[in-house]
Amino acid sequence: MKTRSIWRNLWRGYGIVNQLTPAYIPLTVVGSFIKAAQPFAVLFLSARIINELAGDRDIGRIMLYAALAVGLAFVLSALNAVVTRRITTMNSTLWARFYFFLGNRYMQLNYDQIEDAANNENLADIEAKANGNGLGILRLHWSLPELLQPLFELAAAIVLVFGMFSSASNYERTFITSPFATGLLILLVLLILPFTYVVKKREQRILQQAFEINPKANTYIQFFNEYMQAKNAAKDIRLYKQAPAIEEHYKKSDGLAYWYKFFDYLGKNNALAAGMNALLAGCVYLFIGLRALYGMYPLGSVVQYIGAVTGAVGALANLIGVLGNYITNNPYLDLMFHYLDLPDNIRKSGSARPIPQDELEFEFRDVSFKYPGGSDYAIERLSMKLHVGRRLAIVGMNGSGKTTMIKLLCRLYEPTDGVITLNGVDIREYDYAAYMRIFSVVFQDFKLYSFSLGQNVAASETYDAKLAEECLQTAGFGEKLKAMPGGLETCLHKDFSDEGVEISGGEAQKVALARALYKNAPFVILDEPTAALDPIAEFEIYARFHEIIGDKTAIFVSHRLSSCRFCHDIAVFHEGRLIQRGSHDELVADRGGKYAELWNAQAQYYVSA
Ligand SMILES: Nc1ncnc2c1ncn2[C@@H]1O[C@H](COP(=O)(O)OP(=O)(O)OP(=O)(O)O)[C@@H](O)[C@H]1O
Repeated sequence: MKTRSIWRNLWRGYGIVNQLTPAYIPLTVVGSFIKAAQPFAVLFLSARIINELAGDRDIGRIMLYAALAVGLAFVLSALNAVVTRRITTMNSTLWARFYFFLGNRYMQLNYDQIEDAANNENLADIEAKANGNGLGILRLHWSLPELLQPLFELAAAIVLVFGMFSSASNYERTFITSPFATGLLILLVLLILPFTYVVKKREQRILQQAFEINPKANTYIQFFNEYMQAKNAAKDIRLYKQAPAIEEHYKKSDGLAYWYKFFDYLGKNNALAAGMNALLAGCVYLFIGLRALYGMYPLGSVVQYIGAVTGAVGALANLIGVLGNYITNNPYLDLMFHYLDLPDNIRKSGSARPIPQDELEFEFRDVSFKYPGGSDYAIERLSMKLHVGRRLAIVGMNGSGKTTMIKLLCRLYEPTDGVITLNGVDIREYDYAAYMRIFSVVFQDFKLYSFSLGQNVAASETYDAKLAEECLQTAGFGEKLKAMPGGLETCLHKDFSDEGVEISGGEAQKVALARALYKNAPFVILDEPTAALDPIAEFEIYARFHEIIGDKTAIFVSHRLSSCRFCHDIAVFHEGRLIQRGSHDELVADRGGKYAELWNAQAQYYVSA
């Protein structure tokens, strides 16, 4: 995977943060400034009050400083509360926005990229690392105040500490009040800060190691959660008693041992860093205290300098920590940008030629296709024409390439070799969205959503109720529709509505068929459209097939050869090749052919003994 520069990643990453939570960045700048300024402002005014108490004791000035301290604290706290409330509200929907952002991108990917296991693994990794470790874009989000607040604190501390080096009062000249002592203190700070950096670096190495030794730990946890909770796995888990086996796999893959090691180290690290900071703070106290003793600083300034120097050291340590976090996080930004940048290879390849308005004729010309990463051809040297207005049945054994041929026709994949044409022009030349409108397809593994029945049929939020009803009627769902409490408004499943209804596999297939009819595309493709239907429903669909399809062109994939008899044309696939084509009668007559073999194998179950 491409490694990108950290600066470019940060720039792009914060662009996404801004897109996910607009106004978060400016509000965080304001919030961090307030949080940083508040203690330093109070520190400054407290120092003034102490100086007054130890010096002129001017009651007017003391009152003014006290009023300023209280007023500022009040105003800044109020502002901080307003900003924090807005940020907290925004953050409460961050997860939802983040997941929608990832999912939305997934819906835009080319189909070949969806079926590519590597891309799915990457996405699972992005989600797992975000979920388990807060890495990636979310880390940028949460790190912003961690970066900005110490930056502002450092700036404020530098302003407050300024007088420490330019004191003009009368004081005793000793080593401790000399510039050498100041130099020594600065040296000490500079020595301890890299130590913080080294400790942070080591922490990252251990984290990196945990990921390298078991890179998929979090991803596996995510997968297992899905397996354990998948509704369609629940029956098998119970009947095959799979729970202990899943638990065993889970324990082997969760990588918990590495996380124990990491957090153990993190605890020790933090203790060490806190110890070093305490040591440094002690040295600062001693240094400023001794200087005050020799008369170099007034009492109030002692408070101010000690507060400012310790604040600056703390801010620097935090800054180093957060910069370290940005470095650790960079590979996870790479992972995210790799996913976001997956090329739009199919859609951009065409020259956006409009779809012909006259009759459509498709042709496969010597087409071969291998799935990405696969070694065998799923389709091999396929040449065939699809005639307008005809019904073509495609039959063949499992894995013979029937569904793959349809995916190629629908431009879900591009051929490895050869070309598919529409009216003599390579289909890749046509506008992709317009091309997709040519087909109404019911795939074997269609999906209905927990939206209303009408929305499912129309595949849209709004729909033409009359048309939706007609299509459901034609697809054989009429009786069930009448029994539904809210008619077309009834939700499928109960995910979004307690009144939602569960429908059977066969009923779902009818709704999917109605969806294909509602689209009213000129080319209808039905991949095993009646596999889940009862014999009567199946008979009805076939008896009215011509009425259902009308003057459209239809491709019909089925294992039930008896149901192919009404098609004008039958294509027999075997091991990715088209091996026979003709009418039912012609193919049955070819006794040594594959079709006759399949026909006879099926027919014997229907012949009474
Ligand atoms: N996403 C995929 N990645 C890799 N190989 C695949 C993929 N989908 C299908 N194949 C392989 O391609 C070959 C053809 O599969 P295809 O789904 O086209 O067969 P089919 O004739 O529709 O089978 P069935 O009758 O079982 O539905 C099979 O050997 C299958 O293993």
